[in-house]
Amino acid sequence: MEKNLCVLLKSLGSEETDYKIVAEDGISSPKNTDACVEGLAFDSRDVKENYLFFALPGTHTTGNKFIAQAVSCGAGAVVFQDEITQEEHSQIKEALASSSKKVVFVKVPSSRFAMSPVSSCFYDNPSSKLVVYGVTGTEGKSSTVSFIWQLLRLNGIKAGFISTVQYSLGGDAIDNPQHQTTPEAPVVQRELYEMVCNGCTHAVVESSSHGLSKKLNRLGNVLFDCAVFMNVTLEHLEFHGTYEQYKSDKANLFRALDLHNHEKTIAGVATKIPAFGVVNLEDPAASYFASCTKHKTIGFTTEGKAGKQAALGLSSPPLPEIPKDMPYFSCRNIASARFGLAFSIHRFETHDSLNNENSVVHVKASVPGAFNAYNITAAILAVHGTTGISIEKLALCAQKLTSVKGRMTVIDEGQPFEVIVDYAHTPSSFETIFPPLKNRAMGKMICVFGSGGERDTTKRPLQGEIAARFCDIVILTDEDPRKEDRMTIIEQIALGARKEGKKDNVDLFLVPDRPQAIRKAFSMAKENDIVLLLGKSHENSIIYADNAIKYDEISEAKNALKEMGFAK
Ligand SMILES: CC(=O)N[C@H]1[C@@H](OP(=O)(O)OP(=O)(O)OC[C@H]2O[C@@H](n3ccc(=O)[nH]c3=O)[C@H](O)[C@@H]2O)O[C@H](CO)[C@@H](O)[C@@H]1O[C@H](C)C(=O)N[C@@H](C)C(=O)N[C@H](CCC(=O)O)C(=O)O
Ligand SMILES: Nc1ncnc2c1ncn2[C@@H]1O[C@H](COP(=O)(O)OP(=O)(O)OP(=O)(O)O)[C@@H](O)[C@H]1O
Repeated sequence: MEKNLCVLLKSLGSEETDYKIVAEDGISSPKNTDACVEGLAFDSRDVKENYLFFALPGTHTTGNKFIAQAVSCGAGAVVFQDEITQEEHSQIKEALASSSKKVVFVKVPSSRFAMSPVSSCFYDNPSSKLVVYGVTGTEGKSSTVSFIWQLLRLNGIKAGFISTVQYSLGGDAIDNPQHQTTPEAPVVQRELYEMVCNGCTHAVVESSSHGLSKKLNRLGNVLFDCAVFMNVTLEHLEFHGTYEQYKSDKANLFRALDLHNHEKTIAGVATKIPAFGVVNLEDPAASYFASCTKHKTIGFTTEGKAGKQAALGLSSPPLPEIPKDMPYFSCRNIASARFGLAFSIHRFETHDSLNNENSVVHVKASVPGAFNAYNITAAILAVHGTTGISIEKLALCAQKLTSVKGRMTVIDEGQPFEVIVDYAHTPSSFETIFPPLKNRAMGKMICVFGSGGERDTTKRPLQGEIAARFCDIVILTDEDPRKEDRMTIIEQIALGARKEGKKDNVDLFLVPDRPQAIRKAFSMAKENDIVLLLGKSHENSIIYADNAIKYDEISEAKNALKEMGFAK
């Protein structure tokens, strides 16, 4: 694949992306203004001959320091922001001198922002050839993305998806070795392009708040047709600054519906795609999200039965009012068990006429976790609205859905207590998963978890508090300390647990080494107890200051059970 640089730069234009071609010092007039671009890279270590290198500002360093390395590796063009320092300039000059190549330098106000339109153009705007779903929310994105993709495939539609745990470019799902939910724009656009090349007509994109923020602009040039909003709670404030900004960044997904006319070429055929939003009406931000698009929005609710409302019981605030004239679907009679879930979906045309319920559909799925009532319903509504496949048929297909790895995954090696691995790592997901388990627990609940370093610190005591309220024994351990002190993180969580009455070395244990923490939990578990291992789930490492150690929670739990003599 190759593109002329001038063609790519035409995709830039607005104030935010105004560009200037300069010489290698970042100031003088250039000798060269065009190049043939054969690939894109935002890390100098990935640059190959005739690549366009985006030098990005980062949290640890800046890409400008690696322009010289990119040039040495064959970059034909560089997009950068900010001043080039004296030191960087001399290194670039040296790299240019030792290569015969002419390199074009393009200065932009934000290299991250520019990366999105340029990448989309490089890959021939692949999202204009796909029906594109975006799923956003603090929790439930990966599960809902997976369920939409599975429902499409179960109905013979060729689809791909991009998500934290796995991805697909049209074939079976493949493990995503990165922990990243929404990759950088060149990766998103390349994967969409490959889906088109592989014959896909539909694509499902997990849309993190980082991905949707204008600061990072990873999804800026994806033409979304269906926007799904799951929920918005406290997370990633270290990046977004305020809750309002976090919410607004997520809502860019709904704003994106109004940025194009949804006339696409799908499998070579000009097609007008129905555009709409799907919102979780139990979240107070639902009407805000709906107001961010002029397109129709459909709501869903469990009437407080599957989420954190259930945790709060009588002290729970009233559910938000359902916006007038919004058609919505209500999940009722939710029954969740160790290995599955059943509920019924009731359809209402408007909020104020409970008599206009005009159909009831029953759903049975072998995915555990009451919270999956939200995720399955959202997926059914998204697929129904874009394909016209009936809700009844989609509800039947739900029987064949499988969970994302590490979402309420049951580990049964014949031990007398229950072991569940789940990805809950926020206060609200704790409030969501604990109550249904507490309701059915016949013994004690023991939980093992930590909190990520260099990420939101405000959530730590809240996690401790909620866990201590629902669990009999709390064991705190490492998640990804990164460059933070592991014990400081654990102590911050412990503050919340102690506030709820937990006592050190009685029912609160601080065991930083995660494999040891798991063994501690298992050693205390008796018949009918439930042990919950939270927050690591599908991840394949624990990140420390200087290294990442390989780690797999499910294998670790199985090994620990084997040591106790349990194996199947
Ligand atoms: C904390 C954060 O935002 N990190 C992102 C950032 O990395 P960084 O700031 O550490 O980069 P840096 O080390 O300072 O380097 C600056 C630049 O120099 C480049 N570089 C560096 C070294 C070198 O030799 N050559 C070179 O070119 C780097 O590629 C980078 O572009 O820039 C990288 C791209 O260049 C991103 O991939 C990376 O995302 C990492 C993987 C990440 O985990 N981000 C998190 C915060 C994230 O995006 N999370 C969201 C939400 C998840 C959720 O749903 O909860 C997500 O969508 O995943
Ligand atoms: N609809 C939901 N509402 C509340 N909590 C949920 C919901 N769905 C899943 N969860 C909880 O969140 C965890 C992560 O689920 P999932 O991976 O689907 O969400 P996510 O938004 O993709 O998270 P991340 O981006 O952090 O991977 C689950 O293990 C469960 O504890």
